[in-house]
Amino acid sequence: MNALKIDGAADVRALVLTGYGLNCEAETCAALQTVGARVTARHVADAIADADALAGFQLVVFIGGFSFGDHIASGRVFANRLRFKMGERLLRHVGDGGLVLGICNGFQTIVKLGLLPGLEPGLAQRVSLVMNDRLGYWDAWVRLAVDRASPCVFTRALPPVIELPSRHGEGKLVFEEGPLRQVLEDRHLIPVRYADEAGAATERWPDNPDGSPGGIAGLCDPSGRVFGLMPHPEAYLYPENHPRWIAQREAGTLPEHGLGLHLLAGGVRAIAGG
Ligand SMILES: NC(=O)CC[C@H](N)C(=O)O
Repeated sequence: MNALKIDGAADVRALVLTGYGLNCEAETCAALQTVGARVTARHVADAIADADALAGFQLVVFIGGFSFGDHIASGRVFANRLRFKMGERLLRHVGDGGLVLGICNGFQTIVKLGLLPGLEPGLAQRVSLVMNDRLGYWDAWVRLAVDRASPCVFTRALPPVIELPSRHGEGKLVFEEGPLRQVLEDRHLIPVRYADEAGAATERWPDNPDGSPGGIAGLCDPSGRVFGLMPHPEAYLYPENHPRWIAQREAGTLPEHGLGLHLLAGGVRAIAGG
């Protein structure tokens, strides 16, 4: 893991919120620890009850899973709970220069909380993630085109195209009426898009698993420090996680680390100042 050694990572403290049906804490903690960060996993209920829960953390991660079940809408109950119990603290965290990463259910949650796209002060829900065009939970690897011009600190060192595992039932981004989409495009707040074999953004299934317009697979805020995405970087930490790793090895293209690890490393590096 030497190539991903980040100077100063030992001073980076990350908080991973767990519980209530979330289920990706082991991989997410392992990823952050692998790149040298100090990680605390904490049950959401404990964090909400503790007024100082975010103090001292530079990165807060909302992980994947099924928070409170998906019966109403993925992430809706969790987002409401956060809005009333931790909203101000999260805004302060971001305002003070902290990072927030939302992965899949975490992305759904921070969008519904109104932390993303973060175009105005305060919490304001401007977009949502709704059921996939082809209804049902879909589990497959996807290809992502990375916008290297995005301010997103997590994706800025990634290659132009990466592949990640994706597994969700509600990943189609929808907008409120108005010029919002253009603002997101113009300000490069769409760091990752589902892409076809040529690496071009696509709305076509199965390269785009949910029908998200423009292939939008993730969003960041204008600071680039708040980022959410539907695919799962924490599930591609090792080269052998990739479904075609043997073919990649034979072709000499097997990466040294899983590309998801690089994405999480981007956040840690941004905090460490590297
Ligand atoms: N993998 C996940 O985090 C799933 C998110 C959510 N439960 C969905 O199915 O859309």
